[in-house]
Amino acid sequence: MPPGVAFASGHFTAENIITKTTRSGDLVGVFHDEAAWRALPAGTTIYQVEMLPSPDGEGELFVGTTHLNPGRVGDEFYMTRGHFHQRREQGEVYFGLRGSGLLLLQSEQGEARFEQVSQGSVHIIPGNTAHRLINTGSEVLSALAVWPTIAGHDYASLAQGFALRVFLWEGEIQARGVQYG
Ligand SMILES: O=P(O)(O)OC[C@H]1O[C@](O)(CO)[C@@H](O)[C@@H]1O
Ligand SMILES: [Fe+2]
Repeated sequence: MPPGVAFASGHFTAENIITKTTRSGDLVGVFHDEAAWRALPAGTTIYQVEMLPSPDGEGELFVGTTHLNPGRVGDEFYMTRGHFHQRREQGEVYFGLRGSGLLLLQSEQGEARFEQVSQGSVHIIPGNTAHRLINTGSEVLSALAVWPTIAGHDYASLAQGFALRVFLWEGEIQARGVQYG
């Protein structure tokens, strides 16, 4: 039986799934409101990534699902750390499984834009583009991704953060540009 995905839960129906949990304490310097981040127990699960086992090497693909919990740090919605690929030219495809949120995309020149993620949405992340998921809904946001095993992750290039952040302000979802430096 090939692996499957249960649409209701977004979980793989397969054995040998590899799961990586990212907790609040792992996300140092990621959220805007440092005091609110410190107030959150460090063991709070922000997201989990489930991956199918994949062979390594040129031409191979990873398949993984990110399950991003609903919630906020201060006024800012829970989000993944986000990254460029180490191999900058390598792209990725996202597919929305459940919940609702935003995929934040940013070029190397710092131009940022959003795509709405919902059940069934398809997102083509071009090469040279940083990406981060943001859960703006009240349920778990799950999105399946496919990316080359050679892509790797570069987090350091985004140490200053993305150019846009998303907050709940006065009951509305608002994206704000962020001044760095
Ligand atoms: O690596 P981040 O930024 O925590 O994002 C979560 C996951 O998203 C992916 O890009 C898959 O979409 C994985 O490479 C990564 O583990
Ligand atoms: Fe990626």
